[in-house]
Formats: sequence, structure tokens, C-alpha cells
Amino acid sequence: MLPVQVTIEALGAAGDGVATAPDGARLFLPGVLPGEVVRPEGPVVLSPSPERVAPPCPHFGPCGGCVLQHWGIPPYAAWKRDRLAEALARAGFEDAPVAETRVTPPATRRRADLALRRRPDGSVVLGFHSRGSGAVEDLSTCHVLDPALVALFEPLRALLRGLQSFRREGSAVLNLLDTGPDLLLRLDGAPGVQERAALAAFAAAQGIPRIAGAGLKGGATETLAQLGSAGIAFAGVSVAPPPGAFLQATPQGEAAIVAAVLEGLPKLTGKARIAELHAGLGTLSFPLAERARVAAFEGAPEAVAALDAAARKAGGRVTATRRDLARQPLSAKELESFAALVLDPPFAGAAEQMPALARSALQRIIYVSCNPTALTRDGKLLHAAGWRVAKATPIDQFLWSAQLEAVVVFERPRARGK
Ligand SMILES: C[S@@+](CC[C@H](N)C(=O)[O-])C[C@H]1O[C@@H](n2cnc3c(N)ncnc32)[C@H](O)[C@@H]1O
Repeated sequence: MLPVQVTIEALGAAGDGVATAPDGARLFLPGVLPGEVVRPEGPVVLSPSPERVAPPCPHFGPCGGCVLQHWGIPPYAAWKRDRLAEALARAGFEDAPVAETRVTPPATRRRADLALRRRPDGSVVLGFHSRGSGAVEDLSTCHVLDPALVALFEPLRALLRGLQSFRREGSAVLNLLDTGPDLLLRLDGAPGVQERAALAAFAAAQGIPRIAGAGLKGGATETLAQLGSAGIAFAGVSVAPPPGAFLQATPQGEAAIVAAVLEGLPKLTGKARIAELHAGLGTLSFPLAERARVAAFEGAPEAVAALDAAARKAGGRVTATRRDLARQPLSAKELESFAALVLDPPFAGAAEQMPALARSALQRIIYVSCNPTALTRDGKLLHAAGWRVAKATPIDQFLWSAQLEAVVVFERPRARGK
């Protein structure tokens, strides 16, 4: 039986409040804050925290996109900073210098993967997955997404309602590029000739240069409508991303990551080279290339092709190599010629690459992390090999979520006498 009331001790990694029941059981309760007295059934807040604020979005609660809109920004940002400090402490870096959290503003997210469902009456549900269930929250608005993407919700619903190739479920990946919104539709049917005409008319009406399609379970991506070029620039270099490509979630988050990465570089001589792992489209490669030559490695074939084409046009300071770094990590020997290394691995981290990094002769490793648990695991190896943290910067790319992005600058202390 649930206790009558509990006090919230802290927030857990998923943003739920943690409390201890009288019988010692740990309770995880959504929508509460540290210090609040709460009736667990509901939960019902009996004494609200002074840090509690009114959530701005009408979908907050059921929508799984945000979990912390009810918390004031200063304590929320401090919580994210503490989580980074804890992740590093668990790796052995007890006193790592952790900067203040760089928080990104609302209404700036430029990438959304929206779930789609067709109701029995033919109408379309479009939104993020509901919290704790497979259902989809039908969104009228969104306070984190860029308004240019929110403005597409209703027109997309109307388009999808008329598409026979959308039977029961699908998703719409929207990337807001410099050239406008880029749309990738993953549907449970294949659009025919007439539907392609409807998609082209939709693209023209909504100022969408490209619409691509793919099956629900992945497979080949094909262009369904192309009215113009799709592009985005990094440090002034224009890249043509494949549909649905990875982008840093907000321009402000990207700028904060780039700034922290560049700040973490050592002094570089004219001939210095930087190794960059998990380079994607070159978000970091081109800013890095303003400081040194960059050898960029990336596993996804479409991303590396886009990066390579842009790099060649830009004059060759970036070389792009396709490499699966989980199967074929760079060896300590291969790393010898680099002045510094930047890695920005996927959520799983870089377990296979870390042993070679730890024992390499590198002096600096700049680790861009989107997963504190993987950062702890990967950081442990560096700690054991004598590395220290020169600076760690938490970056709140996913406002009001429990996710945490960070740039951590690892430095090898110089051997005595050198
Ligand atoms: C977090 S994204 C970062 C991309 C880029 N640095 C950026 O800022 O846009 C991680 C990248 O790692 C790549 N990746 C994932 N697994 C990989 C692997 N086994 N080998 C090489 N690259 C991989 C993904 O394709 C993706 O581009």
C-alpha cells in the first residue's frame, strides 16, 4: 500500500522525484520537486516548493517531450550541472571544474521526430509519445520547437489525412535547415504517383524545399518532392544533409558546444592536426578547421558523403573518412600524429574506442557527451590512465527534459621534467 505522504528527497536521472516510503521502498513520482510533501497516489503535491512555476505548455504532463516545465530555470540548471559533476565523480574525477549550465531558450529546437497515428475516423494524431505509454500526444502547440516547425503541425495533419499511403502509423522527421524545413516521412505504405503530386503541392505551399520518404522500419530513403536545395552551413561552409540527418538540437546548443570545444583546444602550431571522431555532417569539423587541419571520421555513409563533398569544396582542410569506430577504433599508433582529439559519440558512448585513447600519446581529448552514464563509463578509463578534467561544461540542449549534454576537456598531466 502507498504511504499517506512522503517528502521528495531529490530528482532521479529521468526527472522523477525520489522518495522513501516508511517500509524503505524507493518511490519515483512524476511532476514533483525536491523538498515537496506529496501524496504518492496521483501524485498530489501537499506543500509546493517555492521553486515551482506554472508550466507554459498545455500539453505538459501527458506529453513525453518535457518533464521539468514546472521547475524554475535557476534550480533546474543547477540540477543539470550537479548531474554532470556526479557523472564525473563516479568516473573518479571528484573535483572536476564544472562550469554553469548553458541553457538554451524555448522555441528554438530545430529538429523533431513526430509520431503519427491514424484514428479509425481517418483523422491524424501528430505529436510526441505520451509519457510512460506507447500513445501519442496530439499536439496543438509546442514550447520547445521553433515556431516555423510548429506552424507545420496543422498543414501536415491535413496532408496526411488525404494520403492513402499513410494507413495506421508513421513518423515525420522535421529538420529546420538554413533553406527551410526539410521533411522525412516514414509511412506504413508507399506513396503513388498522385500522392507525389500532392506532396509537391504541399512542399510548394509550405516553403519546404525537399520531402523524402522511407519505410517505417528504415530501408532506402527516396526523394518524393524536391523544389530546391536543402542546405545548412557550419562555420560558413555549406553542407547538403541527407533527409533526416542528425543535427545538434538547437542553434544555440550547437554554438555552446562549438565554443566549449574550441576553448578546450591546446595551443596549436601551423602544422597541427586534429582528429575528430563521430563527425556527422561536420558541425564541429568546419569550426575546428579554422584552427588546424582536421581528420574527421564518421560511420554513417550518407553523412560522411555530405561531409566529404562540403570539405572538398571548402578547400581541403577537413578530410572525411568513413569508419565504423565501434568495430574498428583508431589505434594509439594512428593517434600519434594528432595534437588533440575531439569525439562526439552516439548515446551508447565510445566503449570500444576508449582503451586506445586512454593509452595514446595525445595531450588533450575533448569529449562531447549526450549521456552521463556512458560518460562515466568512458571517463573511468581515462581516470585510471592518469588523465584529469581541465574543464567540463553542461549544455542544456533539450530544455525541460532530463537529458544532459556536456563538453568535457580531458588533459594528460605533463610528466615531471618535461
Ligand atoms: C551525436 S552525433 C554527432 C555528430 C556531429 N559531431 C555533430 O555535432 O553534428 C554522433 C555521430 O556518431 C556517428 N556514429 C554512430 N556510431 C558510429 C560508429 N560506430 N562509428 C562511427 N560513427 C558513428 C553517427 O552517425 C553520428 O553522426
